[in-house]
Amino acid sequence: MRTGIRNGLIITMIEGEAPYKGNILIEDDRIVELGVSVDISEVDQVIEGEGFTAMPGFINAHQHSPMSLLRAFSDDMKLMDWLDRKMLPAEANMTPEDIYWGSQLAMAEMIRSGTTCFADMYIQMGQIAEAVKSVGMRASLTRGLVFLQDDGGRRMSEAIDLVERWSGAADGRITTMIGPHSPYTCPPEPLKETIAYAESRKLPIHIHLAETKEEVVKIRDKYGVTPTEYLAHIGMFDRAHVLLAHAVHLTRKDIRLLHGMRGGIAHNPISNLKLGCGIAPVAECLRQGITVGLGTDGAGSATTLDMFETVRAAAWLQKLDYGDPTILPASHALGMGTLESAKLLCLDHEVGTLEAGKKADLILVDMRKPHLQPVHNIESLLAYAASGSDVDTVMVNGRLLMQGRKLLTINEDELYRQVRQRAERIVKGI
Ligand SMILES: CSC[C@H]1O[C@@H](n2cnc3c(O)ncnc32)[C@H](O)[C@@H]1O
Ligand SMILES: [Zn+2]
Repeated sequence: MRTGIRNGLIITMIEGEAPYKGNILIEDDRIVELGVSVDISEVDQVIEGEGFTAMPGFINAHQHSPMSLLRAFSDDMKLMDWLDRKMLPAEANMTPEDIYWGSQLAMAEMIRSGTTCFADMYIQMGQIAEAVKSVGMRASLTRGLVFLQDDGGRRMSEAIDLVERWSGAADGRITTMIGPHSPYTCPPEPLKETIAYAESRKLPIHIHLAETKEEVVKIRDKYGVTPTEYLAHIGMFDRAHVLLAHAVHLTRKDIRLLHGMRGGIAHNPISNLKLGCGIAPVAECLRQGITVGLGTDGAGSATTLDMFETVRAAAWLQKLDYGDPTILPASHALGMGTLESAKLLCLDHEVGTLEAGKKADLILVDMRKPHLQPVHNIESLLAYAASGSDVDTVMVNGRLLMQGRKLLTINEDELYRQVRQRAERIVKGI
């Protein structure tokens, strides 16, 4: 199958490459060629790009997709309270089918707002994998591991089962990681076990880190170190590629410890803002050469999964925090939501930029809107003015998932019918 995108404004997100108007030639799942005079006269389908900007799809580097069922269920609470009193009891009521439909709800929202790939940490991951397979998105899936009570190894065997059954599945769109949930839910022994397994299988690790001040106090009281030192002393950063979600409360010494690590930080500015967690030291981490990508966290905390809003919040928070509007420019913030996130998921050789040879994971943004005209600087418009509802077309692995804002792989009427009744049952009595 050969697809041509004609005469769009192309923003490749390759460093140093300026936006230009041109064509994109896609064959099956990959971009073959893109440029001003690429011949698309002999393709099977032509997509008109005039009036649209073509860019790589966003990569949401930290998510709990079924939590979309818990959107706006319990807001304005402290994180630990919110987790213990609201989220965990609701999650205990979720059936495998709830997980399937909840993650499909998240995928509908992600596609509608221009996300093509996401990293997900949750429970019953086989259901999420089935939903990813059917919807057509790309995802890196992780079974979240909380080791506070002995479960006879059940959670770890579920994590291993996910890796064995689903790594490389769905035409290679699904990859997997190992997910010890956080320093405060993972004592040293089981944590070491997860690191050894990740190292033996060459798998990345996905873990929450230093999200709240309470976490820092808890870990200091228990182990006498910061959460980052706790992971470093156990050897995590020497032995695996690590995706650190949040990393809000880092000392200077912590940042030095992360320097040179494989992987980096998934910054979740909207979740951090809403839960009052603090402002992550993103600019300082970038200065130290640490990769920083972007995520939303689950809709249970972030409320929405729109990566345009996330890019904007990330840039504005750093400008405010440092009192310096130059600290995180629009182009870098956009890059954090695309290529930098791809690096965290170990997928930067395949996605994150528009390049010949890479997978055809891209979006078309409709520029024929008052807030997106005139086009003095496309990166500024995308970072500071665009929102998810401006996305017209979404393609993953060369397959259209949305065109003209119509979802092509999800039956939305059925989806909303399913989630309404399921959400009501899940939260009853909580
Ligand atoms: C065991 S699967 C993942 C687990 O994480 C919980 N969760 C959701 N948001 C957050 C957050 O911001 N910090 C820590 N943990 C979070 C989710 O409810 C699942 O239980
Ligand atoms: Zn999270």
